[in-house]
Amino acid sequence: MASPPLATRPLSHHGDGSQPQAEATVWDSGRRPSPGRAGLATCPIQGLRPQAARRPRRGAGAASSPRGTHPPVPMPAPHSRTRFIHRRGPPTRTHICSKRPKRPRIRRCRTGVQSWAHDRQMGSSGKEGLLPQLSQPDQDADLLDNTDAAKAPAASPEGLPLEGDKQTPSTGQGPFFYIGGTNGASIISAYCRSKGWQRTQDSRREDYKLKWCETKCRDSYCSFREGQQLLFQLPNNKLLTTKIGLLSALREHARALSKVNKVPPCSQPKALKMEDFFPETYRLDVRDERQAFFTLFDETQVWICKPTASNQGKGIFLIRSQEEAAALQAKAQSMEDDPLYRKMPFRAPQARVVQRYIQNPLLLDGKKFDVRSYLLIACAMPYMVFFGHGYARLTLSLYDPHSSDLSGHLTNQFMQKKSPLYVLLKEDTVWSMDHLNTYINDKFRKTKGLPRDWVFTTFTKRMQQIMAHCFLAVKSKLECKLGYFDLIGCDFLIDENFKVWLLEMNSNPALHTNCEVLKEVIPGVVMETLDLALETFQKSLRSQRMLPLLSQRRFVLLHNGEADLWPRLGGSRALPRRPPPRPVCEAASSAPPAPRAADRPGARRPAPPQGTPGRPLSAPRRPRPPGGAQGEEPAAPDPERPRGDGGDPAREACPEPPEEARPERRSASHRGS
Ligand SMILES: Nc1ncnc2c1ncn2[C@@H]1O[C@H](COP(=O)(O)OP(=O)(O)OP(=O)(O)O)[C@@H](O)[C@H]1O
Ligand SMILES: [Mg+2]
Ligand SMILES: [Mg+2]
Repeated sequence: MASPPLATRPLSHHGDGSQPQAEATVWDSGRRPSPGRAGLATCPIQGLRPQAARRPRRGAGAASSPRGTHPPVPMPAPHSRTRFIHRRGPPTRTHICSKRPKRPRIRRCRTGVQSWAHDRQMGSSGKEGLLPQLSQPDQDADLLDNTDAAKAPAASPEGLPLEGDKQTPSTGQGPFFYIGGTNGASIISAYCRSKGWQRTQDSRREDYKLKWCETKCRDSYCSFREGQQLLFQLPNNKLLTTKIGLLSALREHARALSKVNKVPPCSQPKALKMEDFFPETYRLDVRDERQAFFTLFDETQVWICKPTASNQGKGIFLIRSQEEAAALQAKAQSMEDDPLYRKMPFRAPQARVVQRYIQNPLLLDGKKFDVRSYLLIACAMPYMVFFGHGYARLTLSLYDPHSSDLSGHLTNQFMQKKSPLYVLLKEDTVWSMDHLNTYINDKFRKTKGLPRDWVFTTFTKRMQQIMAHCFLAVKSKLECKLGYFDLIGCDFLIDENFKVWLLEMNSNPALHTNCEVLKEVIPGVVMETLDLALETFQKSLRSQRMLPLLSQRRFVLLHNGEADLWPRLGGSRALPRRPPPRPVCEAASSAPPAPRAADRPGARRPAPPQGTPGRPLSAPRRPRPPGGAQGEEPAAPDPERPRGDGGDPAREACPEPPEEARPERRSASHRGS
């Protein structure tokens, strides 16, 4: 059994741009005298289904994949829906209007109101790297030995000049781009330079065209000029990218779907069930949930305890014995009882979850692995959301479910780098998706009766479904402005029954290229991200139809939100209008698509050049909903055009639940009225 960490590091900032450790308090599940088991008979959670608490115990190492019913724990009332306002005046800082009693926090930033969970510590210094962060970026590689960092002089973590940048003073004519941090900086910088833009090192500069920061800074969002600038990361992406955020969103979505699905539409694919793809999880910062967990825990199960907002495996430990569970319980209780802790204004980063540990992972040559894929929100107005393949991350050592060495349980690169063997064997720790596909074809296709190219068919489709489900769970709550875009790293585990589990989603995914496979994968991901962000931005500005997307190569469209924007068109709503083409598979059967060479991550489609070097990103035009100029009737999409507007239908995925299963879609229909 892994000895849980005796202590986690205090809140700190790393010059390398990696994460402040979330815990300011020591979390120690070390062995201590057990205070005794809590009773099993009743579940303390109001409304918790009895079977959740009386779930049959599974033996450690059991072959079947762990499943569980998620307790219907009390959930906050859903937020009122985000509403889009059709305006005729010049753009304000936001198009968002909310009926929430609390107005969107982003609006209050200039008043000094502390509202974001993490942002109290956020100063107004111009150096974002010196600021505490709104969220915990994912950094699973050591910045010091990655390509990006190797090129950068060791100075301020923000705005580090990269090779070639030194010659370019930021006092030129622009357009300017700003990069905060080193994660992927050389790729982003090269891309922007290819457009003729100039890098500025001044994070306070407000006339940038593109800003890509590892860490979110309140000031960036306050000064953001909607429709004129591109800004990486949605301000409240923590709804997806913290463990508690994702858990809460999925629960709430499940509840909403269960209401909507009472009248199931025939012949429509069913919406995903949370328990079918997300390991059973409990919050430790909520007393009832905590009690429910400690009530159901027994030593036949293994659980993994994670901080909500950390990455790199920091602060993670396994819980396998009563002593460890008891110690965790005592710690959680003592924290709650601690008056100092109670007074802490922002406790959220210290909160933890416990998640059922998938004890029977599929192994590659005896090693555990997980798969990093990407959820790209290329445009937030309208939403244009994509899936992108990433890579597989393997441990260095063979998997031993009983081992106390965490490096065999946690597949993060960061964990593997702690081993002295990493330098020698690092190439073995990252596999391309092609490699994974070939391996699974060779080793498991016959014995497990899998379809050929399971990785690029069934598995890919499943990841897409799960990602789209998660996106829909938060869609109505994300802060959307024209110019926001985001790339989110999604971690999936496959168990030995080939069941696919979503482990978590990460903001600011690691973009390091310290392995050969990463050198192949990451630049393409970053450049297509930027291409798609630019193309969708420009099309939205110009009220052009989104499809076909000329810069779409490897990413697959999951959600086209153009239809959501139609109702924004004020008085013209009464006019009949056909929706734009939807991703082809939205209403398709659940059968996996036939494997296509073009769907593989290595497959390329030519990307026509985007924009003209030296020209500004866009003319200073007001953002308007696609489909028509302000006050004009929007051009209805041509119903005769081929689906996807001539684009390759296979580039579009089919992950979305049926229309009826989408509460957000209903809400969208009220927007702008
Ligand atoms: N429920 C689980 N069952 C089995 N293994 C898990 C589970 N949750 C996490 N792991 C393993 O632990 C690793 C770290 O977990 P997770 O990704 O949730 O934490 P993290 O600190 O956010 O890591 P990172 O952001 O660097 O990927 C995973 O990559 C996976 O190998
Ligand atoms: Mg993470
Ligand atoms: Mg992870």
